[in-house]
Amino acid sequence: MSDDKKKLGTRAPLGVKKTVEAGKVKQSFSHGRSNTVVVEVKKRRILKPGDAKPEAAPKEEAPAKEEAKKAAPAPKKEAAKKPAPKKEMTAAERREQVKELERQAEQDRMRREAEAREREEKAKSQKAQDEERRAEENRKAEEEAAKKAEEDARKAEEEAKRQADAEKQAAAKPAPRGKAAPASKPAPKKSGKPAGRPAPDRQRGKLTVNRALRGDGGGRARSLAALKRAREKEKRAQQGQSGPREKQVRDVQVPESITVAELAKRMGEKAADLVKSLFNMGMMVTVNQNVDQDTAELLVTEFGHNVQRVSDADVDIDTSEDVDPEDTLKARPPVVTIMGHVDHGKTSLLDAIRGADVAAGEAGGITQHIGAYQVTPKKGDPVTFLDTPGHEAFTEMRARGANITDIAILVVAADDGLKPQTVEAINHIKAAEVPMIVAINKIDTAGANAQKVREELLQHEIIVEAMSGDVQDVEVSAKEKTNIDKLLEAINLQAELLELKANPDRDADGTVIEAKLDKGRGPVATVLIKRGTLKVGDTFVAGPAAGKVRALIDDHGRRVKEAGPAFPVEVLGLGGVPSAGDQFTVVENEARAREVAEYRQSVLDKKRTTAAPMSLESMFDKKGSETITFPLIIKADVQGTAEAVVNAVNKISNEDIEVRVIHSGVGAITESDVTLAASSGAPIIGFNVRPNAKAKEIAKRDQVEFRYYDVIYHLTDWVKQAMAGELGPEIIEHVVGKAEVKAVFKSGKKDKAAGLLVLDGVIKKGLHARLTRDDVIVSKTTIASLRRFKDDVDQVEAGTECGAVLEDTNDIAEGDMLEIFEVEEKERVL
Ligand SMILES: Nc1nc2c(ncn2[C@@H]2O[C@H](COP(=O)(O)OP(=O)(O)OP(=O)(O)O)[C@@H](O)[C@H]2O)c(=O)[nH]1
Repeated sequence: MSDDKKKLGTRAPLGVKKTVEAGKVKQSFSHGRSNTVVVEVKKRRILKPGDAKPEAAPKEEAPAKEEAKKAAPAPKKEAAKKPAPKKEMTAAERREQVKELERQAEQDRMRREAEAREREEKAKSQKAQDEERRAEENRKAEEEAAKKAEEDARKAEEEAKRQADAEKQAAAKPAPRGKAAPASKPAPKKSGKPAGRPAPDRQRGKLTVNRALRGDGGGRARSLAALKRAREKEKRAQQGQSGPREKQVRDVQVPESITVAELAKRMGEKAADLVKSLFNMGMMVTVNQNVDQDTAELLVTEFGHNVQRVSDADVDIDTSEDVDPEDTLKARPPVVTIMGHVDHGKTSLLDAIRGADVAAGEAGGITQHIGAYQVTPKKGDPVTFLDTPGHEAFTEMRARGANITDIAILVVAADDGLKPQTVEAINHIKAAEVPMIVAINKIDTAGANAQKVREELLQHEIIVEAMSGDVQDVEVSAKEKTNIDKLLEAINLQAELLELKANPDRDADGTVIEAKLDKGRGPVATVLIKRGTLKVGDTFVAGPAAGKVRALIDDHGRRVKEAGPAFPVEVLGLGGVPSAGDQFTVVENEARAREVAEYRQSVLDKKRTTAAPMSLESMFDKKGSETITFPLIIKADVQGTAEAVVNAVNKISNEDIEVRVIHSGVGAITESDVTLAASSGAPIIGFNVRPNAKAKEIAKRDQVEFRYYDVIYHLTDWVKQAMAGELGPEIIEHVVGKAEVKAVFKSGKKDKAAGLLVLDGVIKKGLHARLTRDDVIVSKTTIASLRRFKDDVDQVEAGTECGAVLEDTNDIAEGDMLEIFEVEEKERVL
């Protein structure tokens, strides 16, 4: 060892290596270079032969090194004392010192990092341990809770069993129950599942609001998503077991009309598949649209099912088959309808009969809806009157009225004679095959000529008694109440001849005369009972509306308990608003009423949707047509009026513009009407109705137009005017001349001019012209300029030649024909 030391000690001054090592300063360049060692050594060697140092420098390397090693503060002092000679050494030392410090700092940093890591790891492991411990505690707690729940469920089950056994042993079904508690006990049932098998860990331990409220600390209700997942899983499992399902062939009942959705349901197929199939057949239908029986049959067979055609009779009520035995029939009052031309005095006559003045309150003097009244004259039996309106727009309603009528009274004003609507009424009466009584009214007037009326009636094959015929005629004055009793006598006589009878002791059926949506009472229908007796509490179906009689109100506004044959009565308790003329039938129960109502509604839906384009072809046809549509929304006070208004406006349509009633209904104009109007740009017509406040507000915002009417021809006049405005003025072309293009010249830089020979009429500058080539219109233009022998002219007569520049047209060829015309704009009248 000592030898070694010696060796080392002796070798030190000669150790070039040492010197080199000492100068091996690892300068930390960013790229990692550290090769400055050699430079240091060289520097020393360069300094040694230099002036400043004693020659012993090479030998003195070791002491110098030692010196450097020994005293770190020394260099500073020395440097202060002898700055020049010490300068180089100090620099080297400083670098080394810096390096050393850096090393130390690096070590420190590494150490600190290591310590931090160690701490972190310790903390982590501690945390993991804690969590593990906590989880373990939780699990234990949950297991205990589950056990408790299981115990509860078992107890509850036992309790239920005990109760069931005690109640009735024999009746109890031995159906296998799961481990869950009976359904009647909700709490145990919920915890039944976890009780049956241990709940998964993740479902435990959480205190949810539900759980807290339920107060069960045990099993937790599964989320909807979890249930869904479980069900799907089960389903998949089942499918996996049974393999691909075999297609089930069904017997599908196909009525005369069915929605695609309903058909799909009956077939057990997807509605979308049916729609696709229909599309392939060229039919554009949605799932909610109806298809007819033939189409439905096609679909059913295409999907491999069996068709069972069902007729309407299977669902709907056919009262005609149900005939009452002769001995059950009892006499009933006649149902009388008064018909005639507008203002001939129908309402006044009815007023005279009833002794009440209704006509005074009528808007515009026109009866707006069918009213029904029963009148018992001083002498004679009761008579039921239907007051049918006289305006032609109500024709349809009148036709319905005539069909339930036993006797028709044709009112003809003695001072006016037969008018178009009188003739129309005659035709309806004849079609309905009801006996007629002619009431020649207004005989009090100066111009009254009853005989003339009788003669005019002859033209329509109506021979009155005064003319030796069999049609009773009575001269009356509704105003003066003259001969009203005679008229009633005539009615009674006619009724006797008819021997009108009905069975009052059965379920009622009848006809809806009028229906409306009453603000306070809901849907209300005026029903004329045909046979049977309608009672409060009866279940019925009226058109597409089912209901139960809540109240019956007679024509004097009195509540009645029942209504017999030929009695008009207002019925409350409908599920919807039926239409005038709809059948009203009492049925055995609500289910039957609903079934019939639904069926009828589907038929109505079908009717409505047939107006929509059903096939691709018709859709394209529709697209191609240039007819302008004039949308309208119609709201009226009563159903019959709404229908009449719709019919009246529909009649205004022509090939250029057609009315499209987007929606029509009964009652005030509502918010939804306005929204519909806004979306379709339709004005809303309120016939005897007004909008509610909300509707008004929205209409103002969306700029929806309201039109209010109480007289139908005012309404139709406006519609005509509005439609004419929509079409714009009528453009009429008057051809004034014809010319042939004989040559084509250049005119100016770009334009062409036509050399024309005027064949017919005249050509005028500024007039419209149509250029045709082989009878095909090439362009519509105007004559921009006319020239004859270099002179500008205003017009050129037939037989002469001229040059013409056509506005915006250079497509001119020899042989083209030019038609010159004047345009007249005329206000359109519909
Ligand atoms: N002088 C006279 N005027 C009558 C008579 N009957 C009705 N009028 C008048 O004729 C006009 C029309 O009478 P209405 O009873 O409203 O006639 P309507 O046929 O019901 O008319 P619409 O309801 O518009 O279809 C009224 O001004 C009546 O006052 C009558 O017997 N004599």
